[in-house]
Amino acid sequence: MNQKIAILCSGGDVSGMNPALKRFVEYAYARNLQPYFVRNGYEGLIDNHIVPADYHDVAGIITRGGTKIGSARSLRFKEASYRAVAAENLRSHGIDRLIVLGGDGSFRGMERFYHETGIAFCGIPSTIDNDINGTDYCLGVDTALGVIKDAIDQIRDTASSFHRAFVIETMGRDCGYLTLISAITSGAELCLIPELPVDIDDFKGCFQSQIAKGRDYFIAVVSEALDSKKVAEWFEKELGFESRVSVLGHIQRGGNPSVYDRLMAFKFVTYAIDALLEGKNHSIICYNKSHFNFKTIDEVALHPYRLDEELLNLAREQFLPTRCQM
Ligand SMILES: Nc1ncnc2c1ncn2[C@@H]1O[C@H](COP(=O)(O)OP(=O)(O)OP(=O)(O)O)[C@@H](O)[C@H]1O
Ligand SMILES: O=P(O)(O)OC[C@H]1O[C@](O)(CO)[C@@H](O)[C@@H]1O
Repeated sequence: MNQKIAILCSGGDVSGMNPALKRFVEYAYARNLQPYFVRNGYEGLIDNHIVPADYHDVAGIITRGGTKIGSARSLRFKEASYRAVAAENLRSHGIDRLIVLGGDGSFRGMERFYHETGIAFCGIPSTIDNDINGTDYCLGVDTALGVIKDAIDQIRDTASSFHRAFVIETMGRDCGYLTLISAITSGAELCLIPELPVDIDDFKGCFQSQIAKGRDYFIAVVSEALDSKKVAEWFEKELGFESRVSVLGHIQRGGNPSVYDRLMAFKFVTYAIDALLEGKNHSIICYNKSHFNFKTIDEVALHPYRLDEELLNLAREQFLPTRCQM
């Protein structure tokens, strides 16, 4: 066994990274490769935190969120001189193939690295934001949605008991995916995302009519890109509802990985290793309409992610003020 392969996690961690690490070690050995871990993303590449990995390193981690090998955002990796140090470190271990679990920023960094150094990589889209162009699904999204669902279901208990309006702020940066799916699947009255701009005042008449008919609490799910505090103030001022803002925050990044994320981690890693062994040197493994495929960095990162048009149409159907059920 003289060929070597490494894995690292970069950018925001997701539940699903640990199942991916487990599969990585097991499948690397199955393919007669020596697996290595790089600790703490690109920081670890630069600081030579690169260690051989064994079965016992991944025993029992399939149930855990986060990533056992750490992740990071690295300012230094954006500089060519540090990337040269990183390449030297990998070469000193005899490693010329790398799997990167991360977002589009991480892949763009890797693409530069590949062109400068010839070190091959395969990127596995991993971000709870689900905002990577070219793939329908990113590792960790399913678990994050489950965490949000549980949180909103529990907030509903207190919202209904206290007859309050709850404004629940979800992550996703500028992408409304987590917010929209959560609003639909938790039966929210209001969903505010950047992709579907609305004037909240246009809901006033409809919500007043609902209140007149007996509605005595509200659930609003709002993207972190928007101002959830303002929405809560609107419920107080315009509808006379006592309101609370609940920022779900980083709980959305953690938790026991869902069955779906575990399975997808297994498949992503398997096909990524296969691809590297077949000579695909700088690709991102994507998942579209139930099929895996490999894309270039330009296909993935040149254009911003756009919410699926079908999903947006469903959102328009349910969450535009003109569709509000009196
Ligand atoms: N243009 C670039 N050149 C070199 N390295 C880059 C570049 N863009 C990003 N990186 C590297 O990738 C790391 C991760 O990128 P970023 O912080 O954008 O997260 P991400 O991979 O997009 O994940 P997330 O969606 O979780 O934020 C950066 O900290 C940096 O080290
Ligand atoms: O943990 P950090 O670095 O504050 O980043 C938070 C951001 O990371 C994400 O969790 C994942 O990219 C975003 O949803 C959020 O805006």
